[in-house]
Amino acid sequence: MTETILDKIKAHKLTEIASDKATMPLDLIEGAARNADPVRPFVDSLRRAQTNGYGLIAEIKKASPSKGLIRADFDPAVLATAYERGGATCLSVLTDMAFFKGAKPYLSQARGATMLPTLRKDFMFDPYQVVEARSLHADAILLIMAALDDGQAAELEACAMEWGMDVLIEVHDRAELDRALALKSPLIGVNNRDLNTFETSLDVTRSLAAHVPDDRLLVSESGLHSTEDLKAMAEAGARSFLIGEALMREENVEAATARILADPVPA
Ligand SMILES: O=P(O)(O)OC[C@@H](O)[C@@H](O)c1c[nH]c2ccccc12
Repeated sequence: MTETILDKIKAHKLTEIASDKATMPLDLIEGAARNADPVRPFVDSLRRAQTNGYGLIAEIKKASPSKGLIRADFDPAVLATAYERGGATCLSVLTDMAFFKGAKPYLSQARGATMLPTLRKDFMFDPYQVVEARSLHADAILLIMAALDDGQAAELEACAMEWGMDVLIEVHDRAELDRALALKSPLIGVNNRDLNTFETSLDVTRSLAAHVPDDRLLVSESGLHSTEDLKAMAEAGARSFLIGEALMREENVEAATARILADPVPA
């Protein structure tokens, strides 16, 4: 089988984790995590936002493997403040350097400039990265079912929960959704983008939303560009959204954020 981008990212991540562990041992990371800012409520904030509008996880993303450079003028603290003023509920910050031109310090910079609960957006394979997320003051982590087996996902989730963080479980098809529903986290992200082919279609949310039980919180992720897109996804059953590119390409991020959130479909 040919190597997909997800295979490439995973191979690179594993070498990165090994070298991080060698330079910064786990006990040091744990010490920093114990001294981190108290956790902010990620899932509860989305739930509250959804009761009279949309929940928005606004993403700080400089580049991606499919789009290349998305935003040149890039200051995580400035962008985070614009998102907060525009009405975002939570932040997502890419910390992966090799494929997304992110960086670990971007997370604490963005979160520190706002009051918003913040997700570490990265490819998580090792509990070390989960503790590291908390040491950077993350309030939530992402787990990508396409990249993990059930045992790994459960272990990483347990570690996040032990540190008080919420977990966004990302799925792209029915089989991944069923595996995600066997985990504990109530937060399910349906990625409209296939991480292997980069093909993006809002039909992914349309077809999976009905299979997400009412006691879970559904987030539609990727490829959302307008308030009409959010409306269409709300009609399919998603009231929370993860948006990066469409907002990152705007000169006035605050105004664009407010605009996309205007006119929510009543819950
Ligand atoms: O920029 P977009 O199309 O609005 O997508 C945001 C977010 O959903 C996307 O960045 C993403 C979703 N899952 C991921 C996993 C890894 C890296 C990135 C992602």
